[in-house]
Amino acid sequence: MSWWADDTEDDEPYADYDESSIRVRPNPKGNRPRTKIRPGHSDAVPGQILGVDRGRFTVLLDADTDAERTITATRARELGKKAMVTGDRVRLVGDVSGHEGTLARIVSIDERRTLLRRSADDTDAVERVLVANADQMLIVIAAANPEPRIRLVDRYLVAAFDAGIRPLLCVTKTDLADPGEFLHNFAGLSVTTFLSGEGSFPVEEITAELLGHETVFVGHSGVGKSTLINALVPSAERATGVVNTVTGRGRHTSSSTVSLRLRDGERSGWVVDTPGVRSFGLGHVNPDNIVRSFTDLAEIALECPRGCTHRADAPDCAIAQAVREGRLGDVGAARIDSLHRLLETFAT
Ligand SMILES: Nc1nc2c(ncn2[C@@H]2O[C@H](COP(=O)(O)OP(=O)(O)OP(=O)(O)O)[C@@H](O)[C@H]2O)c(=O)[nH]1
Ligand SMILES: [Zn+2]
Repeated sequence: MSWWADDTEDDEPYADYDESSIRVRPNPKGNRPRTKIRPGHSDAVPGQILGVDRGRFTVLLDADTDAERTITATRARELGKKAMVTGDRVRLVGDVSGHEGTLARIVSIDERRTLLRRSADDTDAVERVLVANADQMLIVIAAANPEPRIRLVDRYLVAAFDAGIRPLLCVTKTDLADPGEFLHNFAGLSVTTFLSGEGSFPVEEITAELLGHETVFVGHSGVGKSTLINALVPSAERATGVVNTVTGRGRHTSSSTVSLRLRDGERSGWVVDTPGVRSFGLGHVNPDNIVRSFTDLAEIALECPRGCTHRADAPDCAIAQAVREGRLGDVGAARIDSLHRLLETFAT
């Protein structure tokens, strides 16, 4: 079954080609990416991709200095078909002034700390890269209208865990329904959860959790993701700082993935909005990455028989054994239930 809506205008034409050379393993510790500058481009300057639109990249240069500016860039031919996406740290040459009508060239992509991907559907080997370098994912789900779906959240969680990204949950529209029962399904995951309702957006709490991070926002259409983002990031900044001056199209179009800067005094963070991305095909997911995100269970999994799937029907699974013996305390049962559910999310 594909949950992936066919609205991929945000992907640049080459986004299908995620070459193994630029694929990195999830790195939850978030070590600094090593930089790769090609010989011959020793004059290349670093930048951060804030958005992509029809092969043109909006790139932020000299961030947090007097010279901060966004410029428009294109890919250098030598980069071939390597995918470049919002969040990528890149090196540029050419006219990097940002003056109207100028176009810089991106000559290399820094190593990524994380990469959020989706396959077209669960059985499809073709995958698209969506967002680079995010270290958090805020899953936005409505308490009602649209009705919350456990499976949908599970799929987001699997995509986050697979990529080594920390998931956070925000339940919106709590003025319409009590999300208590729904949230009970995720009790075993210890995911930080925010509740948001008409007139009571938890802006301060969410901001505190986003500062110093790059957080990709995901959610089904209509859950109130845009409303939440507008509350977190004043729209003036959104309009001027990111897409506006660069694409010349005057507006942030709802189909493209963009990075928006969240500020609180001196501190900042990045909100990466992914409109039009309703869910993820999970065909590329590695079950080991899911187990690894349950650090307590992963340790016990080392005692499992070789090739153990750790699923509910796995014989002699050490995790199941540990839970039965009470080694994981009261939360053990909930944790293993969550693990089983997530493993089944893409195994079926
Ligand atoms: N009752 C209630 N309505 C809300 C709340 N947050 C947002 N809404 C409404 O829900 C509708 C959808 O909100 P949006 O912010 O456009 O939702 P979205 O998730 O960005 O949806 P797309 O733009 O389709 O991606 C709007 O009519 C909002 O006014 C809330 O906390 N309570
Ligand atoms: Zn096992």
